[in-house]
Amino acid sequence: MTDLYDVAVIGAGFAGVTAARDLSMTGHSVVLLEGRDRIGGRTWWSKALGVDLDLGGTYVHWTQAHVWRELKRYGIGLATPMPVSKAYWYADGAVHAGTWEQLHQLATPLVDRFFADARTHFPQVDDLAAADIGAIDRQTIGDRLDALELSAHDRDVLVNAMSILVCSEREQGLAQLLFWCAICFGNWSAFKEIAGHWAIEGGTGRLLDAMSAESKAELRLSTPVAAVDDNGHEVTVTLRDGQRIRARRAVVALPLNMLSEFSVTPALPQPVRAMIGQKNPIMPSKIWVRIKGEIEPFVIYAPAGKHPINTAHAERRDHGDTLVVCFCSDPSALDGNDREAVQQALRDFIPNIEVLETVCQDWANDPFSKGGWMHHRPGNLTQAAPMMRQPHGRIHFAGADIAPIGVGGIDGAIETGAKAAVDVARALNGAHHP
Ligand SMILES: Cc1cc2nc3c(=O)[nH]c(=O)nc-3n(C[C@H](O)[C@H](O)[C@H](O)COP(=O)(O)OP(=O)(O)OC[C@H]3O[C@@H](n4cnc5c(N)ncnc54)[C@H](O)[C@@H]3O)c2cc1C
Repeated sequence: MTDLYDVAVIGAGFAGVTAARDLSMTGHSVVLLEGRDRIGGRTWWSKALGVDLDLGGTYVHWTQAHVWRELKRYGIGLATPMPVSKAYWYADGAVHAGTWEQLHQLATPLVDRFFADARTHFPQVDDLAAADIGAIDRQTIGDRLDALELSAHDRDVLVNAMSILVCSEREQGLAQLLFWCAICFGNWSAFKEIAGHWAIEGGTGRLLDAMSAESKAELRLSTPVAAVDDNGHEVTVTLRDGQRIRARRAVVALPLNMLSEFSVTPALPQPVRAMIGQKNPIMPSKIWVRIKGEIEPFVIYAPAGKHPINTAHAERRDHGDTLVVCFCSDPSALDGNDREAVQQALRDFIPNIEVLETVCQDWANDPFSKGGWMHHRPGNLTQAAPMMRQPHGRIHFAGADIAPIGVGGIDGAIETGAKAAVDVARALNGAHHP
């Protein structure tokens, strides 16, 4: 047993790094325990294909209050995206080609129908009590697609317009998609730009490094945690190697899909345990591809289950080549480290494309994430996730997976990390707040 820390923060993704920095900077003794040999979790700025790349979460936006505040705090800007002109999409058994504008025009009436009631259900997105979700909360994305009674072609076009965000339509809750759209004034195109367009200049690693440099927390890498126990007086954190750490409070900032192998005492409320047992159904891989030559910038869309690559786009140029990023909803359908296989898959859309090199991060099988960005199953966005945001005695939860407005993204991770830090600091300082 070690000395008593004020706070043990478990997991050093954006949520844990934020909580540890904020608490340590307000004079608390903080230990940050991370299972991997790096910080960043489901974001990973790494050298590959001869350049620095984001292998996980990437895109942020100036409308995302929490991440934007952090970027401005450290003087970091956004990378200018490469405009895309060409589009290839798979619909009704065939590959189609056109301009990006043509695809957009085809998809817009379908998107408008799918999201028509987004703001009706979530008139005030920061207040789920104001939400009228009775009619949609138990539905999946697949249920809504069925109800629209579209032709096979139109259904594929609509799913393509939601790109990789629809990975598993029979498991993903409809509410989260409508919620995301409602956040962006009911405008799905706006959501897509916010969620998938603007990368951090210098990568997510640059922001994380800046946050870590300011933090005074003690960081312990390669330190996986097995359990946290609140005995009514203090918290004991048990590492997988059996060591124990004592703290007055704990912040658990782990991915939902890691919590089924993580013990919490006293037991969590039943709806939260049920959500943990059900798991996040998003199981993606992300592949970066070096394409020979400066080819015309393009996007590719194919519905999950109909092609191994579900979304791809040209992201930037490098030394006369084009770097393309691909998202796959089922990593077992394509070995992203197999150059030939990736080239073959891309040639289904662009016949002469020449793949020089690839690198793949399989988040579904990553031992410290076991899944991708969060998409709640029916009911959990509005029931179990808000419940999990409440302190559980001396144990506080944080992370993008249970975030309110920023659910599923970097912004939400920072939002919940900052909130947990405020809650813990108030509790430790004995302040009473309503
Ligand atoms: C392929 C992909 C693309 C994405 N694209 C975007 C995007 O463009 N924009 C966006 O905003 N979001 C995106 N996301 C989502 C975003 O990356 C995540 O929501 C966010 O980074 C999660 O942060 P977090 O701190 O909540 O969790 P994590 O980043 O998962 O951090 C949790 C930490 O806990 C550690 N850990 C796990 N188990 C243990 C244990 N037992 N003991 C100790 N430590 C442990 C992990 O190693 C990890 O460091 C994407 C995600 C993926 C996978």
